Amino acid sequence: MTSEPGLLARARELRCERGGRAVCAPQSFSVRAGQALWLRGRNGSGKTSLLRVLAGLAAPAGGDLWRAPHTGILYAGHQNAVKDDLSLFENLQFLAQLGQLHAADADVQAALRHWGLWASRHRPARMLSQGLRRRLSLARLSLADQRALWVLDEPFDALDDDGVAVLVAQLYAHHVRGGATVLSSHLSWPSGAAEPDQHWLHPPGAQA
Ligand SMILES: Nc1ncnc2c1ncn2[C@@H]1O[C@H](COP(=O)(O)OP(=O)(O)OP(=O)(O)O)[C@@H](O)[C@H]1O
Repeated sequence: MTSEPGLLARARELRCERGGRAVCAPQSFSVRAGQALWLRGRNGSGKTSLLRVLAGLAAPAGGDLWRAPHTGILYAGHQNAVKDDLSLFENLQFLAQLGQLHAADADVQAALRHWGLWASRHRPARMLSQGLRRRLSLARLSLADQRALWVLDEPFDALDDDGVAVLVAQLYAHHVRGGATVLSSHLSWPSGAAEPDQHWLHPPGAQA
């Protein structure tokens, strides 16, 4: 237990396994209000596994993970979770329900506008490009002000420059109001955006 002001999560020697096998060395890091933490590492180094544990979607294999009581978490995985047969509007409603984000129709409309998807709102999602699918999946961030901790797996994937700018602005606003983000990305950090703290994942047995 800890009562350090602004601390949202702390991992100590946290261990992640897939298929009964350790995916990375034990991890220790903290997440504070206003912070962005960028998980870095090679393909297969365990970023997705660690993000899922941090979000509470998988159990740690050992070590200690503390989260501040009542910290709301929003997890957006690498897969977009977009349903081809639903319209964009219906998809975002669905994603909001899935994440228990309690969004009114007006909020969903505003989110679609914010992410440049309004003109296509009645179209089935099957007609979307990869980048537009990514935007639709990320539009739920606009509905998640109340979730203090955002856990995002490769959120920049497939976004164009305009989409990257929308996401960077969304992250900035989240951090200014006291939220925090833990994310993975294989891409260079967008130029002009404040670079986040970095945490590198190393193979099991390696020196951190
Ligand atoms: N369902 C699974 N069962 C067993 N092993 C898995 C499973 N999913 C992933 N793994 C393995 O766990 C390790 C970590 O995978 P993970 O997806 O967490 O890495 P990552 O750093 O996110 O990779 P990438 O950069 O390629 O997205 C890899 O060796 C991967 O092959």
